[in-house]
Amino acid sequence: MTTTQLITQIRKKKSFLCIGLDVDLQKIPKFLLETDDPIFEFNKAIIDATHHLAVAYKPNTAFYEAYGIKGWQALEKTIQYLNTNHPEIFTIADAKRGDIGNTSSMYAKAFFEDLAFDSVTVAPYMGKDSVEPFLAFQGKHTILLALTSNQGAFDFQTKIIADKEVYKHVLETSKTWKNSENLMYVVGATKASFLGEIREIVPESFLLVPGVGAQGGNLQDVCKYGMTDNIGLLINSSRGIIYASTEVDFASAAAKKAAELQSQMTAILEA
Ligand SMILES: O=c1ccn([C@@H]2O[C@H](COP(=O)(O)O)[C@@H](O)[C@H]2O)c(=O)[nH]1
Repeated sequence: MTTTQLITQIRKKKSFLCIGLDVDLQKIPKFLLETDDPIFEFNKAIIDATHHLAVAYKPNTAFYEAYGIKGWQALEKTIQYLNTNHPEIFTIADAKRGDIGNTSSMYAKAFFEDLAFDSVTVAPYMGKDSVEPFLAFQGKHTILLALTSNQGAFDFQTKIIADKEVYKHVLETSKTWKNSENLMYVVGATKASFLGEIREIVPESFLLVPGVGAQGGNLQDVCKYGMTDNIGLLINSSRGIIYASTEVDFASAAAKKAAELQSQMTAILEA
């Protein structure tokens, strides 16, 4: 999906909500554990109940890898279900990959060609030759970790090297890489106060913003400092939506939570 198509969907749905599909078998309703593929059945029910409210879904691959081959097959079925039934939805593999060049090429092939995700999250720590193999895929998006939502972000990302914070080096340097137009960035909702400076470096880029809801980030603050004329934001909520209820009404409870966020987004877009 192109960025223009994503913006069109955001304007149509009046939503820049991304729903995180972080499936934990300990948290899903017990009756689903009796089905052949509880992870996929959970995702399908969540997608069916919420797809009109969201423009993106983000399975975090850790939650699938943790369940071995069955988990990976459930991830395959989930992305196939989205691509077949909702081709207008932007899909994000939250895999946080990145390695030496030939290995990164294989990661990129796995997520962009085999699984056919629109985007994948990538760690910038190994530098240009670890990221450019992802950027080489036209029509796909590489979402680089810039300033993450967790407390540990202050261990390295905000440290100053050569007069500037490390995350600013990530933003500035990555803009010089080949096919950098395929870049988006992760910035945590808990770091909203940094968004003004981030926008000075990447005024137009889309930002994937996790950390509202369970991690305490504030939607209004993120939009105040991070929104562009083309919106430029995908706000992710995972646990706050998908585990709104762990009973038989889980899908409708998720839809209710998603609708609350979507209506706040509509209000911001129409203000
Ligand atoms: O900086 C980051 C980068 C990624 N994440 C991921 O986003 C979701 C957040 O889940 P919630 O339940 O809404 O807190 C999860 O998959 C994280 O691994 C992040 O939180 N922060």
